[in-house]
Amino acid sequence: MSMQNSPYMVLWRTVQGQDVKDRRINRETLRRIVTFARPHRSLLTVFLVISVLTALLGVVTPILAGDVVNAITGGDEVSVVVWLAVAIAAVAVVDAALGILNRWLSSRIGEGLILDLRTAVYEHVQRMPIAFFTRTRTGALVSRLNNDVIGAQRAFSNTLSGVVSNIVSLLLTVVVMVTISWQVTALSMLLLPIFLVPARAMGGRLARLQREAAQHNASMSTQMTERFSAGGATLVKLFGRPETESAEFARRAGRVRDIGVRVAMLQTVFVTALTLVSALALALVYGLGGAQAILGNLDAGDVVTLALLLTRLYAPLTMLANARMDIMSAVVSFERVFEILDLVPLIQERPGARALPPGPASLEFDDVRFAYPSAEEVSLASLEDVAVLDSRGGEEVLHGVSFTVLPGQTVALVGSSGAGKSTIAQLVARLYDVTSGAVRIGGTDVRDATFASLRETIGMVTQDGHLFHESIRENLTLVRPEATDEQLWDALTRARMEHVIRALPDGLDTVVGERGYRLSGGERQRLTIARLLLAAPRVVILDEATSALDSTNEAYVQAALGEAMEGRTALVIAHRLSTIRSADQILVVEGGRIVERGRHAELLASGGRYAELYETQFADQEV
Ligand SMILES: Nc1ncnc2c1ncn2[C@@H]1O[C@H](COP(=O)(O)OP(=O)(O)OP(=O)(O)O)[C@@H](O)[C@H]1O
Repeated sequence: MSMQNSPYMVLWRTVQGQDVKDRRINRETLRRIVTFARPHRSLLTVFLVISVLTALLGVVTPILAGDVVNAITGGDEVSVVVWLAVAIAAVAVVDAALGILNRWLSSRIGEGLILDLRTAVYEHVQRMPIAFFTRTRTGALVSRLNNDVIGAQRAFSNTLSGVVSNIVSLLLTVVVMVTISWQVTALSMLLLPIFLVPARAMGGRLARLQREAAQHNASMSTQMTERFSAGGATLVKLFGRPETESAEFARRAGRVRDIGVRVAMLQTVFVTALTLVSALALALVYGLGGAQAILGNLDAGDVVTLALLLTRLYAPLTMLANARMDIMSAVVSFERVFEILDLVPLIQERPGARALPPGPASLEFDDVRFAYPSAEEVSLASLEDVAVLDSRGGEEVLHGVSFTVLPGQTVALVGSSGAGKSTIAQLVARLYDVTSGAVRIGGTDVRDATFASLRETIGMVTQDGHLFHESIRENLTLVRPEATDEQLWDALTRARMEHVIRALPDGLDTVVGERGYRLSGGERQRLTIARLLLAAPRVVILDEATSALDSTNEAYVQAALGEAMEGRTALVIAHRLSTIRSADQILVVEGGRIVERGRHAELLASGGRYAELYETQFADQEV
């Protein structure tokens, strides 16, 4: 019995198929699956031909074995038996060779398909706008890349060859059996429904149990990742109820244990039943066929052939009975992958986009109105873990914002929380597109510029500057892969970080980020400033940290920011009086509008909104 048709494989398929019983196959999806399979078509053809050959060989051995028995009972010459034995051996050798070849082919095709799908999805996801990532659950996305891609691959390496070779094998087996004795064949097949009906019902139960176990496992790992992170553990220690949490965890783990036992038992029952039914059918063949042979209606060899063929009948029949569901579950995996590939990135490079003009760059907002895109425009319900996506478009958060930052000037944005300052900053780097109006750099609308030139021209430092869990060197060279150590140290010196990095045991090779070496808030921001200095963009957007830093750190950050703004066109979301004072222009943003603009002294003197803000936010920084 081949691997494909071992009782466990048959069981696995029965269970896999149950989830998708009621789905229908969509023609368009099939067409696209074929498109993905096309590059592998020559390998696929060889693979299918070999699958058919293997099925053919499977019928030959029982026939030869029958001939051996007939030669013995018929009193043939010894040489006949010897040649038959040689033929049986030859079939076995060829079968083994084909088996290995087929495994190689199926893994080449399967793994090739995984590669194609994975790279396609990865590349596509990278092109998605920020709005997509702010909504999507990362776990759901990663699982799409891992599990569904593998599910889709299974369609080719298992299901396709399984269906083809099982149909051929079944047809041949039945034809040969019927030719020998249709009565025995019919009777032995009568037992099949007795097995198939409960087997399908059991498949459903197994699928339900396994789904429940998967849910418990998922919630246990969510609980663990949330509670066992530094932040989560602190919260539990301070305010949590550790006993209740342990009890809940134990309840879930206990249910997983119970399901584990049930599943093991159900599986055993299934496999035993399959083995038992074919053993019973075998007894029937021996009894009925043997009686016929004694009565002279059959040869002894025919009985042997029938018995051997019978063992090849049940597994393919069970597999084919579940084939529709089998194919469906593969198609569903494909659909889930296609669902991601079909998301059109909201922000794309225009055909014919050009590089921003060289030289000093001005930044201009021209009557910009903006509303955040709705969930429906940017994401998928299945990736947000919600049933239906929010179709409401966001409310307009910028209502006609206009200003200009001349080349080399610094403009400070101030305003209360939620006024729209970060939104303005994000529009410059085209993390979002304006709803109406335009954002221009050096006179070119950012929507007409190439992504590469936007990346090159604009540098942004956010409050919580993200660092990858990699070495300091890798985090820095992200923006300039060819940078020399000398250039790295120069950037670090200007960002007032040199002495910090020099003091680290591994220097530039110290791993920082998520779980690496802990940098303080101020150090972190200076490191992201060093990254910006290395990139040397012409336009910088800075979001000053609101968090209070001690005076030394504060002075360092201030100096680093000064370096970052020096000689560049700068837009700063300012929280520090010193930045605001030295700005060429201050824009006071409230409720998505610029309500006042001017320099510090004149705005203060006019006694408007800026004067209020100064009193509440900045006056205490006055030394
Ligand atoms: N991703 C988003 N999707 C929908 N609405 C958003 C999103 N981000 C911000 N908003 C909304 O846009 C408005 C402006 O927010 P923004 O973050 O630009 O304010 P801000 O002035 O930078 O505030 P803060 O100083 O607190 O950072 C707020 O009403 C906010 O709720």
